[in-house]
Amino acid sequence: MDGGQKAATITLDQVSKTFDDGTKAVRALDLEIGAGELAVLIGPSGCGKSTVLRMINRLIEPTGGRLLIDGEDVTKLDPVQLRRRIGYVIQNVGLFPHQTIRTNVGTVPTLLGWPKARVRARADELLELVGLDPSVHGGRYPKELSGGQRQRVGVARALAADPVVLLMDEPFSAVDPIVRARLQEEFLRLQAEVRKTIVLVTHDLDEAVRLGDRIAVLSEGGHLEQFAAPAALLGEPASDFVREFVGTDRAIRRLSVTRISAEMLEPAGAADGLPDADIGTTLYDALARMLDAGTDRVRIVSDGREVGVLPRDRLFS
Ligand SMILES: Nc1ncnc2c1ncn2[C@@H]1O[C@H](COP(=O)(O)OP(=O)(O)OP(=O)(O)O)[C@@H](O)[C@H]1O
Repeated sequence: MDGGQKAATITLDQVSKTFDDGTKAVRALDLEIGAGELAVLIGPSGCGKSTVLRMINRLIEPTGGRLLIDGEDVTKLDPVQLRRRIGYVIQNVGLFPHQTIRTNVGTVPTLLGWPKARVRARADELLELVGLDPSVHGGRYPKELSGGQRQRVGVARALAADPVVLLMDEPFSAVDPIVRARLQEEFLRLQAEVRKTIVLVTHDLDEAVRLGDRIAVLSEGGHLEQFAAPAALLGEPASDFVREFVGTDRAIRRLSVTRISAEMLEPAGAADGLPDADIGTTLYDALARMLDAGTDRVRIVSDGREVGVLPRDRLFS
């Protein structure tokens, strides 16, 4: 976990948590998250998602197993130092109300002893990155911002000291659906730029499918049912639990995360008059083209060249 590093791997090896009252929140969980990967934890209420997240930065101490960041056992590190290297974003952010936005964003760099001018420059850079104008918002107080803006400040603050890992517990759930969709979109753009290793807890399957490189579905006791890319999770649920959890509209959801690829196609043949879709766009796009044109096939093109035909029945197979 060196300072200049961009992202780290996270390994949970048989990690368990039994609380003092005997509640077994997490039992022997194995999970391996790659550097720069955005992993989503999802599952029914009480299945142990937040407990898993908080064990990674030791807000909760595991009672069994090993938890490694870039191969280093976090239980052997000083918890305060550890938390300064790990960004943490929660619902409703928890900004300090009597400090300006700029000071809030600079919290961890200040704690790390950065010179004032560098903290300020970094805070402004981060505010820009999350789409807030530092000259407008930097000097304001949290109550002078909208809920969505505060949430962005929370993300900026978590990224300020260039953490190797970012933990997010329901980061977008306190804002209305429209703001939420915009924040999710901006967040994907941000992640493409910063490429942190992110573990994000959500209740919202659409959010999981939209944001996750992989999604871990947990059942009670932190039991890992499946850890897979969205299209794989929706296309091939590994258990009845997952099938039920992802629900009846999984076929539709799957369309929007599955890209048209060469092996889905039939030879072009008589493709005249069919609508076009580009290879690499989603099955959902192909369905939209079929519905628009009133056909049951689309002509698939790559760099303007026809590469085959996608029939409607391939959408759901
Ligand atoms: N401090 C605690 N002492 C005892 N039990 C706890 C404690 N914190 C959490 N639990 C229990 O551990 C289990 C897992 O809780 P956790 O908050 O991790 O679930 P979650 O999946 O994040 O739930 P939600 O989706 O409702 O936020 C639950 O049964 C919860 O009641």
